[in-house]
Amino acid sequence: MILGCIADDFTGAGDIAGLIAAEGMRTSLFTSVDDIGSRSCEAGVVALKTRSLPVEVAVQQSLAALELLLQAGCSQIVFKYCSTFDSTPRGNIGPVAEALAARLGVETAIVCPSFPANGRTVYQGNLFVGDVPLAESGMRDHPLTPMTDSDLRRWLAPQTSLAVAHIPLQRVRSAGLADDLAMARGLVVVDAVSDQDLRIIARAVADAPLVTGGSAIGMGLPANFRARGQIGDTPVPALSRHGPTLILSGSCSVASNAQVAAYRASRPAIAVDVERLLHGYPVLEEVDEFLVRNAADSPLAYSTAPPELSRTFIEANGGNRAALAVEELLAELATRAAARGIAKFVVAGGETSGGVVEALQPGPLQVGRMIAPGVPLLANETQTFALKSGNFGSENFLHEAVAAMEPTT
Ligand SMILES: Nc1ncnc2c1ncn2[C@@H]1O[C@H](COP(=O)(O)OP(=O)(O)O)[C@@H](O)[C@H]1O
Ligand SMILES: O=C(O)[C@@H](O)C(=O)COP(=O)(O)O
Repeated sequence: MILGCIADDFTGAGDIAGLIAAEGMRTSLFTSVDDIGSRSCEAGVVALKTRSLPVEVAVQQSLAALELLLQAGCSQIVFKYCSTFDSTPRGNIGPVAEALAARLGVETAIVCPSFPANGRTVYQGNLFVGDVPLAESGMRDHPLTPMTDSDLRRWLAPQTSLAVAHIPLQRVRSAGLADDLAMARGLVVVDAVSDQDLRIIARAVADAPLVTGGSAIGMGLPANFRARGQIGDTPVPALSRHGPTLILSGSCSVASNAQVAAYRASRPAIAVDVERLLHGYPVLEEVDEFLVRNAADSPLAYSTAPPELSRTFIEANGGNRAALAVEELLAELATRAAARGIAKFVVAGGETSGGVVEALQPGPLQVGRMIAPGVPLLANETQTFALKSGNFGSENFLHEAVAAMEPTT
């Protein structure tokens, strides 16, 4: 293993693993730190669920993953966070990046969440989602990490004791990038609005022990190892299998709302009533009974609600208590379905996917082809997964995912 990635959530781990694998690097996704090194690969991606944990716990888990990746041989580490920079004024992006940098003995690391294929671009230090600044997108109402400032420098500064610097797009596109990086100290927000910009940046950080960013910065890194003759060109495996799928959506993003509505219009779907759940009604049994009855038809269970409604609901119901109750319920539904022999799971939402995968404990996963930008198929010997980041995928994503998991012959 020569490239190690520490992802702060499970969908993000699949996202970067898929992009690296698509560049021909033999890639494994480790769903637990205990699995690191258990499978031979060139790139190893560790899926943590640290995005919304207390800062100290997120730092400690990230450092533990780093030690194991270094022991496995990694010469470059990527800290992968969300392309919408999901964090709060306390963390966890700043503190984790700072701790990893200290352990690796580096004074500088880039900060580059840009993911143009999914409409996330960084310009003048500000993050855009499609054609609106981050703070005007659905992310301003995210249940756990509401993003209310689009200026990454301003959002990051209170999270870290390191200096926060910026390299503008003009420098990325000129010969000045390498010089600017050599001179910079601290966490350096780098503008990028196209894949081409990201590949230039990736080339410039070929020798950096630590890179931080969204998944798309990972796209350009395999070429650096290939140029040094360290890797070959491995095709991605198919990873489809026969049988019905269970779909679980705990994401309240704008995209997931549209996808749930589209799926519900033609396929069996049941909403999780979060209010009843919190008041102790047997919601788990009711939803599970529906899923058993419709198992052959790839049913969907969802708590997905419009972003502003779920945010208001969480605020009125003891903060993360509601979110955690939903995560536990969806994870338990997955566990019960797996026990009945369901082997294919589509999960929408990063925290939600983390809960489901931690409950199913699939061990190391192979990384297959992308169903949509940032969403690859993942599989072990007995189960196949598609873990969808909240805002990814077209309106028909859930139909497409079910179809993509089924072999074509
Ligand atoms: N109806 C709801 N009300 C309140 N919280 C919810 C509701 N549905 C889901 N949640 C919680 O919101 C969070 C969504 O986060 P996540 O799964 O990461 O989705 P995304 O990928 O869109 O960010 C989860 O913790 C989930 O349990
Ligand atoms: O970088 C991204 O946008 C994704 O890989 C990701 O991490 C999204 O997180 P969720 O929206 O919480 O799934």
